[in-house]
Amino acid sequence: MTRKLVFITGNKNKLVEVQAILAKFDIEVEARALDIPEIQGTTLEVSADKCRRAAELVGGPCITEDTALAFHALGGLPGPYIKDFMKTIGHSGLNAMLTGFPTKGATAICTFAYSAGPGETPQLFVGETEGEIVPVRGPTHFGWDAVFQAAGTGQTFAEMDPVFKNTISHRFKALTKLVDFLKTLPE
Ligand SMILES: O=P(O)(O)OP(=O)(O)OP(=O)(O)OC[C@H]1O[C@@H](n2cnc3c(O)ncnc32)[C@H](O)[C@@H]1O
Ligand SMILES: [Mg+2]
Repeated sequence: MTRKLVFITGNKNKLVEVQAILAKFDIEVEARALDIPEIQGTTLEVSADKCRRAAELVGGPCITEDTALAFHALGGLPGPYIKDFMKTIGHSGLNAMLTGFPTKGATAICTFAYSAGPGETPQLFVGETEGEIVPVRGPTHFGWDAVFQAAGTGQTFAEMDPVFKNTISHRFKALTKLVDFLKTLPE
């Protein structure tokens, strides 16, 4: 039987990837485009709080997702604050931040959160993909895709066939864990 999930996100590019990945697992995604306020804290704290607020707003079960980009040379920053960094300094600024540092290594981290409803503690599912920050290559419509070269591929996420990105991405790895968890719930 097809399972339905309500996904709260303000990001259309995320939604496209999540729908494509979950279709393979026979899960239909119903999107609500709400931009939930995000607290400061670790990626896990930000993710859990976002899902708690989303469940209150929709009044039922839902998933949310938070994406972080952790620069190894900077102890994991910008991490969950990558959206603000993208907005203020952009692709070239992300490269400039690492000037003079011996490593350009970065980890893309995706954290899905599932809440069974208002007041229910969110369950978290984390996926990570290693890579490095490089000068822009490829289309620039999705966040930092064009400056993140995934390890062992020689390509930025933006240069890749989207179907291939969805087999190696931080998002795919986190969703695989979420799907395993959903299988343990009653339909
Ligand atoms: O409503 P939500 O789901 O929170 O959507 P958002 O766009 O606010 O997303 P985040 O708070 O998770 O911030 C993550 C930032 O990283 C970007 N991003 C997320 N996933 C990405 C990916 O796979 N490739 C490139 N950029 C990505 C995204 O555009 C944001 O600028
Ligand atoms: Mg957000």
